[in-house]
Amino acid sequence: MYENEKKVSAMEALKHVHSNMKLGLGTGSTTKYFLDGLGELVKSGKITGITGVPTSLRTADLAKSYGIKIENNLEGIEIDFDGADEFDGSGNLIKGGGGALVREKIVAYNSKEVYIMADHSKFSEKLHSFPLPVEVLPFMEDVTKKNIEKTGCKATFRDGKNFKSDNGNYILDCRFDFTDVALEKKIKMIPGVVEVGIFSGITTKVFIGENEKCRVMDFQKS
Ligand SMILES: O=C(CO)[C@H](O)[C@H](O)COP(=O)(O)O
Repeated sequence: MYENEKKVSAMEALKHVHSNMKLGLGTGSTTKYFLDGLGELVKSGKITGITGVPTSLRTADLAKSYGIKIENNLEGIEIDFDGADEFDGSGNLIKGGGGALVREKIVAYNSKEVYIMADHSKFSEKLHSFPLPVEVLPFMEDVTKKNIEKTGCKATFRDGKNFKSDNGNYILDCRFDFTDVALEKKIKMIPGVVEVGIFSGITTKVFIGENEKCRVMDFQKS
């Protein structure tokens, strides 16, 4: 859905990449348009010397297929390019729809700038529509689920525990009436929780595909 808008947003974001940059490489279908575009520029030699930190095994494979140098342990990431499942007017994000939230948050948190690419349907005045992904250890997971539900949600193991993240953990999709960003810390404190798919105070820009145009929202990284 909205594939052209995803591509429009990715191509606009791609304009910020030049040779010899250290990049965060996100996960998902929108970021794939970005990686496909970057890959063509690398293959043609128009851009050289890129090093990327992939936020998932599938992103690593895609980057490698284009000859983009990847590192799993890199400092000084200049820009992180990623998607989102939902974003609001303050640049708060819900991420993890593709199960990559742990590595995505580590990369985003350690990047000088975070550029998010999304189609217009991902915008909400208040975060509420996308179930909040929470990554939990495969140990005492049922009681961890109950502890998370005490924060006011209905939690469901993704694909009935058949889905495992690249880190070998389960993902719980948590339905709240309203996803208050304060839930990030509250849920993260629960033993067994590895990461929470709320990204708050981390976004620098959002590139929003709207039909054939791209609108850019700017946020100061706190
Ligand atoms: O957070 C993510 C993966 O964990 C993705 O960035 C998010 O799910 C958006 O994906 P898409 O661009 O396919 O809608």
